[in-house]
Amino acid sequence: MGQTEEIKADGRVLDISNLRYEVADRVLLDGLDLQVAAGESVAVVGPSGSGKSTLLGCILGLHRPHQGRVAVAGSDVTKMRQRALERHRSQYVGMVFQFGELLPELTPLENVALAALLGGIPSGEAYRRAEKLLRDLGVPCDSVPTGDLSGGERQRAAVARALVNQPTLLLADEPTGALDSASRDIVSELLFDVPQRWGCALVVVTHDVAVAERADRCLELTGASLTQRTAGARS
Ligand SMILES: Nc1ncnc2c1ncn2[C@@H]1O[C@H](COP(=O)(O)OP(=O)(O)OP(=O)(O)O)[C@@H](O)[C@H]1O
Repeated sequence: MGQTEEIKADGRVLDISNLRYEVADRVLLDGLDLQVAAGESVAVVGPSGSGKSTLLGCILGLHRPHQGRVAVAGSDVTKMRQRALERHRSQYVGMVFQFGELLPELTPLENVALAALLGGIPSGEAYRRAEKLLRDLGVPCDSVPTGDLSGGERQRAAVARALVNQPTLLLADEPTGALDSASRDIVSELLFDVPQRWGCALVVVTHDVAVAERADRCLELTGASLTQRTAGARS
């Protein structure tokens, strides 16, 4: 069975089981399980230093866990060699960071198209996709360098960049952390629209209660494992 068929068979885009990760003498993740289906959104909250970004790093294959399985789109990324991992990541995963991580001197169109080109999309198609996404998300395409955009526009451009390779799984680490409240609302609205509009799964790490409350499920990372948050609970 191919990867796409495996996703269709059980609906799971992300399937983490029994994950253990240690740093220095501390166990950050201990027997952690997490399943996320296509079209579903999950927020991960928890105290600073509890290991939320480390968890995203394990999903991206940047951190090698000491134990457990991290299946993304049906393949265990903990077992992959570097080249295969990079290919798999660019094919299936999009990532939005707190500070956008865009090149300020390039236009938004160039930033988004570049991600598509690096993902192996031919130039014409890369620019077409980039332009469509930016227009859909209400970001100027090429009238200004990315560095001159507002914080909210920059973050929407970062979402466009994360979506340009049509990922199966979208990850976001504190995507609204650097924004004012108006831009925060626009960006979180957009992020949580993604699973419905593009059908991918979304995992957001956040300290922002308003963002966490929009997710289908909110999980708290404490004591090195994930527990379901009750509605209305504050981080
Ligand atoms: N290579 C490393 N060596 C030692 N400690 C590390 C290493 N990498 C991460 N840590 C520690 O692991 C802990 C978890 O870090 P992580 O960034 O995952 O937390 P977080 O929950 O995302 O925090 P925040 O909410 O503040 O962003 C922190 O205490 C960090 O200092």
